[in-house]
Amino acid sequence: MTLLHFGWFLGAGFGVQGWGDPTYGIGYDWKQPQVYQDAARLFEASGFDLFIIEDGVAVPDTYGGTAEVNLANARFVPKHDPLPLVPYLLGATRDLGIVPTLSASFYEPFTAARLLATLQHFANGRLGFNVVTSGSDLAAQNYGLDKQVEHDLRYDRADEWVDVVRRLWRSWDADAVLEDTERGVYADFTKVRPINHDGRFFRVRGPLNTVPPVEEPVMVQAGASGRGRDFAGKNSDVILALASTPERMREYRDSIREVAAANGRNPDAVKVLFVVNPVVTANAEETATVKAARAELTQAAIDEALQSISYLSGVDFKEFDLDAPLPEVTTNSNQGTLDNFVKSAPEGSTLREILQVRARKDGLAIVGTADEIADHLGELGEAVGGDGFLFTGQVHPSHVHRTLDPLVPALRRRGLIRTGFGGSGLRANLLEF
Ligand SMILES: Cc1cc2nc3c(=O)[nH]c(=O)nc-3n(C[C@H](O)[C@H](O)[C@H](O)COP(=O)(O)O)c2cc1C
Repeated sequence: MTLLHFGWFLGAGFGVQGWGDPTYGIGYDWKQPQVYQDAARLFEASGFDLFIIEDGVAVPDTYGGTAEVNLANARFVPKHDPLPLVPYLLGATRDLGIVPTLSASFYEPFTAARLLATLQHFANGRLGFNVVTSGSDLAAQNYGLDKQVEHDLRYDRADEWVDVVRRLWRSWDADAVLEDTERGVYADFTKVRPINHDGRFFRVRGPLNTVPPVEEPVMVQAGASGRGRDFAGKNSDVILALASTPERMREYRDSIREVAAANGRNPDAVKVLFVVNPVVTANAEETATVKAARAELTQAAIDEALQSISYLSGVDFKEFDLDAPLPEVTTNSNQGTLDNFVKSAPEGSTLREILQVRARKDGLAIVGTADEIADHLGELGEAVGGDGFLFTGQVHPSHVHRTLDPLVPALRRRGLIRTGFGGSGLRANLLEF
């Protein structure tokens, strides 16, 4: 079997870890860096390439017009800012790529370029950044807008944002810093130039007021709509992808590679990593029990699923009759995510049927023994022509150990996961195979 890239996508962000698990809060405090540092060490020892930390900037109250379900269950809220966590994670590891999420809609490109440049110096080439456009109106209302900018226009703006950030990183020539103590010249002023950007969305004079890192941070993105795929394939080094069947995975990956090639990029330099949730069991009997429990559509399970899709799509799913065919829904927010949800069941299905199918299939979950899951990932990798996978889930200690302690040895036995790092940073690790 061929090597795949693995990573962890912390979908809960720098937020509550393990709420609802019997081990919640035992030996850790989610508000402190240590639990994430412990997880990062385990990821690195496991042979993971990267650790991506989600972020969002609103208290969701879309579902039923109230934040009750979200606050009672600690879903999407509370959440610390992931950027200050980065140095702690870097300090705890040597090779793992660290990837915080950053909003192109709410960070000025100059602020982002400077922050990421600074962090990349600390990271010695191990930094990535997950660029999001923050589709939620609730987020926009925290930044002076009534509602979020129109979907495709958001991506047009993000395109320009990425261009400006990268041009700022290139506003110092590689040999601009002389540190010539004999002549008393720190930097050659002829090699540090303004970018004088005057675009449709941004005006930025530049140059960057710090030394750019030699290696630009790795860009990660998750666009899934047509416009989102264009943006991701054009700009991104890693794509965070959601797809529930091998056919949809292949179609998605092929389309990203096409966009990359159309933009003069080497498609092999773009790694499409699919998000999966491995649920490791001890044997077939436990697999059956876990699957049955997860397939049960309790009110709590309905609320859990609907609060999530309501927040991510900005559409209040509490307004729909569970037992009537779901009407057509559109969004200005995360179109790919909404599309994935609606298409889980055949057209004309009721909302309850959609939820039932998703509960049975359990979206991203792969339930089985470590050997079964490792076999499945290997086969999926081959079928999709895949680059690798991102495990998702919270990082409270019992969950990460319960998952990785049995699964990583099984992946190793099959030669699917790396057993060491070249030491040249995240981009080099991603390009190694
Ligand atoms: C796996 C995955 C992770 C994402 N992580 C974040 C995130 O951390 N913060 C955020 O605001 N949006 C996040 N998004 C939303 C995407 O960045 C993107 O805006 C969204 O998928 C909408 O794109 P589309 O309309 O092109 O599908 C994520 C999406 C996916 C599929």
